[in-house]
Amino acid sequence: MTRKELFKNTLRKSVHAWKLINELPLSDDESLMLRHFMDQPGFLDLHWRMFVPAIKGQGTEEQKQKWLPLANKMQIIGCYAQTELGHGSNVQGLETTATFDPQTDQFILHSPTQTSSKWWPGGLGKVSTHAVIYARLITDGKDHGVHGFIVQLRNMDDHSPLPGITIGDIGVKFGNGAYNSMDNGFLMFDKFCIPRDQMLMRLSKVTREGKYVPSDVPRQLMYGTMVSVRQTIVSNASIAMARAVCIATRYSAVRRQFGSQNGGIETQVIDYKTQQNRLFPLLASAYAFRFVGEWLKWLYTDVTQRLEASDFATLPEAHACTAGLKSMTTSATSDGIEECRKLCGGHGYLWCSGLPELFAVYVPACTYEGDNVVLQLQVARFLMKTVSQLGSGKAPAGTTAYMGRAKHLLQCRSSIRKAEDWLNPAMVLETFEARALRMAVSCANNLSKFENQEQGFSELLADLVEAAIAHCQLIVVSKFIVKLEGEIKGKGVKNQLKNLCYIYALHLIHKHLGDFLSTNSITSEQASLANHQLRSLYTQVRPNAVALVDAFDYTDHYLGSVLGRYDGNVYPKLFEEALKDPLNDTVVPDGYHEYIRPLIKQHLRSARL
Ligand SMILES: CCCCC/C=C\C/C=C\C/C=C\C/C=C\C/C=C\C=C\C(=O)SCCNC(=O)CCNC(=O)[C@H](O)C(C)(C)COP(=O)(O)OP(=O)(O)OC[C@H]1O[C@@H](n2cnc3c(N)ncnc32)[C@H](O)[C@@H]1OP(=O)(O)O
Ligand SMILES: Cc1cc2nc3c(=O)[nH]c(=O)nc-3n(C[C@H](O)[C@H](O)[C@H](O)COP(=O)(O)OP(=O)(O)OC[C@H]3O[C@@H](n4cnc5c(N)ncnc54)[C@H](O)[C@@H]3O)c2cc1C
Repeated sequence: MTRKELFKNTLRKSVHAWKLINELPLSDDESLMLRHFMDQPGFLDLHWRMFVPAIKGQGTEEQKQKWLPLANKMQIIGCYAQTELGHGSNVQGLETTATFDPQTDQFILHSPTQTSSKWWPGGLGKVSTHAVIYARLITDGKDHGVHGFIVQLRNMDDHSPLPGITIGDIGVKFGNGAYNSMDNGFLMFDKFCIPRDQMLMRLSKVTREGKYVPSDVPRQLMYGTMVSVRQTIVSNASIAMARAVCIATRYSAVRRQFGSQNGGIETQVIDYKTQQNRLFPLLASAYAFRFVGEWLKWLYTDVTQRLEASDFATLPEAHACTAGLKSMTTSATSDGIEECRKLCGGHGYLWCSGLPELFAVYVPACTYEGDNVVLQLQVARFLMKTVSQLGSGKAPAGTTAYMGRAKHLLQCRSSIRKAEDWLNPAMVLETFEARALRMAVSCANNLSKFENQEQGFSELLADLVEAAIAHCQLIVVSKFIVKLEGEIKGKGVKNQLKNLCYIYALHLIHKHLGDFLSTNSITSEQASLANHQLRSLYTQVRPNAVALVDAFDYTDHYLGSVLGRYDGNVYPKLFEEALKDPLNDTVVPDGYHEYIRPLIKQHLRSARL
């Protein structure tokens, strides 16, 4: 499809999905499932996942009563317009202004520079009638920082932009189809006025007289919508990883190369240890991200209930967990999808493998809802704060509770003696805890050598990100272990999940061996025992690998991959797909008479001469 066709087709699908949701009707969970099967980014994502939650989270009761019924019935369509051409990560650096005019009781929205243009918001370019806009609030010449506003963008009769608004699509993005179904947009305000009651005022307010009343709750609640979406992105990472792994695993069982003597049957590539060493940790990651996603959903629900009761104590941890896990899982999944493409050899590069499209649509997850490095630095700040408070009497809680055992974890030596010890949950956990704590403490010690803490932080950014990743990996490993300790129906299933859990943990040890050795969390002998155990786990997973991806229950239609077909009938179907290509509509290609024939004839003539 051309971009225009793709966009229009996505509108058609989205509206059909909305009709089904209402007619059947579907619950929230079922609607989310429908979104997965629709399998295309579109304006509904931003309306439901960001616009509506922003009003719910930051609007007053009156604002919710006014706007939510309209949004819930989709009589208005909204998006989330925060990022600007010049600033995305640095939210406090946004330039759009919202100046209160006491004469008219309105805010005047203005884009003072080109870099202040809103740039990227999904659904903004062509669809949305409304947006939650983030802009600097100015009253009586004073800048109060960034706040949210509900703004109508387009005329409800003919969809034309309202006077004072310049709006459009930012252009083609990475890949052929992929994220191009979405109208990511730009927007400029030219002294555009909105009534005062369209500032989202649950947190802070501007009175009729133009007095700014600051929030009596943490102002970071303004970032709540991002926290909510980051949480869902972790579960989505599992879905995308599982999809790629399903394709690569099934195909690896079908594909044969080498290994035959005297023309006998060749080896299935899945039997090569190198293939297993690349594939099975990704299979394990798909399961691991699912379990940590479930836990994160619980954490998010818990913090939301606490916030409603004005208990803000766990907000920093919820922010650190959602930011860090969003970052870690999306980076691993993007890399994992690309690895799956390579695991499928040349055929993985074909569009009909399903992997190029999956990669193209998935990879911006490393950037949207917060650049992955910027988010890990938030985790690092949280860790540095936690380390600095050790010994102050305030015991670390939640995912940093292990830091409360700093004295032990800083000096303990791993008691792994034989390969099987690496299947001991307590020993594995302690190894990850020691590594994470030692990396965090080492950063804190290095930071303390700087007179200026911010300068020190800047200098140590790369180390801090590594410490943050170590902490996040510990969370994923620990939640996998907790899952195993819970009720799992069927001993066989439990055994398989156990194998995957230890593959996940041991492959991380192998991958980040430098961290584990340099922090003395393990010795090189223990590292080689871990490798030995890993190889043995691969052997145990091998007979069940295809069943473990079948368990994701993806239909062939959803997978959209010739290589990942359930029936394994890959080669005839590759031919079928090839023959569908428009280039194969004619035997002699268009352009033959114009370019190829004259070229060949010229050679023939010169040959005769
Ligand atoms: C193939 C399969 C796919 C299947 C898909 C199927 C279904 C999908 C279904 C639905 C899809 C759902 C949604 C669509 C998903 C995504 C794509 C679409 C949209 C994308 C949207 C966006 O990208 S919106 C824009 C996002 N922007 C960002 O994330 C900006 C990143 N920057 C920031 O968040 C912050 O500015 C910061 C974190 C970098 C902070 O910077 P800093 O200057 O330090 O902060 P402040 O001075 O502002 O604050 C400092 C203190 O505040 C703490 N803090 C920061 N953030 C938070 C927070 N969120 N909550 C709580 N606390 C926070 C910070 O820690 C500091 O605390 P201390 O003072 O104590 O240190
Ligand atoms: C597909 C897609 C959809 C999007 N949808 C929306 C949307 O609906 N609404 C919306 O408002 N926005 C949206 N965005 C914008 C997105 O949220 C931002 O692009 C994202 O937050 C990153 O910000 P940035 O582009 O400013 O990156 P930058 O911050 O400019 O990052 C560039 C580089 O600088 C590095 N960097 C930046 N700051 C630091 C630092 N402090 N320390 C170390 N390194 C740093 C980063 O790691 C990165 O390598 C979308 C983006 C994409 C790609």
